Amino acid sequence: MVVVCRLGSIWQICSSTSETEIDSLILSEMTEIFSYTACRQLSQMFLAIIFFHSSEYILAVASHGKSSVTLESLLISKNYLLAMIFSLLEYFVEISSFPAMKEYQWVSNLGLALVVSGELIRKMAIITAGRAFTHLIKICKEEHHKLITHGVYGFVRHPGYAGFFIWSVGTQIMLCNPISTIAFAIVVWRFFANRIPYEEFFLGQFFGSQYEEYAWRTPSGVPFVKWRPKRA
Ligand SMILES: C[S@@+](CC[C@H](N)C(=O)[O-])C[C@H]1O[C@@H](n2cnc3c(N)ncnc32)[C@H](O)[C@@H]1O
Repeated sequence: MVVVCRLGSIWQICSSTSETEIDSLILSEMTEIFSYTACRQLSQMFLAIIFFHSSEYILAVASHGKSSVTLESLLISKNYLLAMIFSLLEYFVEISSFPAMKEYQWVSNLGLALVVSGELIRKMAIITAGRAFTHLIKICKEEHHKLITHGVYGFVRHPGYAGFFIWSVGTQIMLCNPISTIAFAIVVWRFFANRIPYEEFFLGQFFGSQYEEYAWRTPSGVPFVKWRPKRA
């Protein structure tokens, strides 16, 4: 729509302007359209990141109290920072060398839809699990720790991880970053594929057959992670 309007206005000016002026006019208009895309995609990315991390922290404080929450609940690790820096580098290299790659609005909008859905799924998981949702995996059972099987946990065992997986890959699709989309999908998937058996080992210890039954009737929620605790 923006392109059509701008080309329309160039067309009107064309009748009263010389060829060189028209060339530079088109060039500057194209530059403006190009930076509109960059501004939109980058501002969506920064908003998504700021919202994700600040809401993780706020919900952790709401569930566990300020005294038991550290800045680690912002979930900003060194590897995560490196991955985000790599994705921004990819974005800048591609937008300056192949700007047309970033103009697939439907791809970018699909990414945005994934970012919003992933965020909603993860936050529903955090709110549903309440105190049971801890950023560090519990290896000792606490008295208040109850097995959560209702709400989003009735559909999948790991809605928090599924939500983060969708959110993180969504951020890269939103930026139309092909390399980072694949890299994020592989790295985040591997992270959860290793973490889930570890977490479920302890859940099996805490809740015994109650957990095993739950695990056998409920999928993991992370694609292709089929691991389940052994049935007794
Ligand atoms: C970062 S949270 C992730 C929870 C879950 N894996 C998810 O993706 O929504 C990790 C903590 O949640 C606890 N947890 C995971 N699933 C649970 C459940 N169904 N009921 C109660 N606690 C659970 C684990 O004991 C662990 O300490």
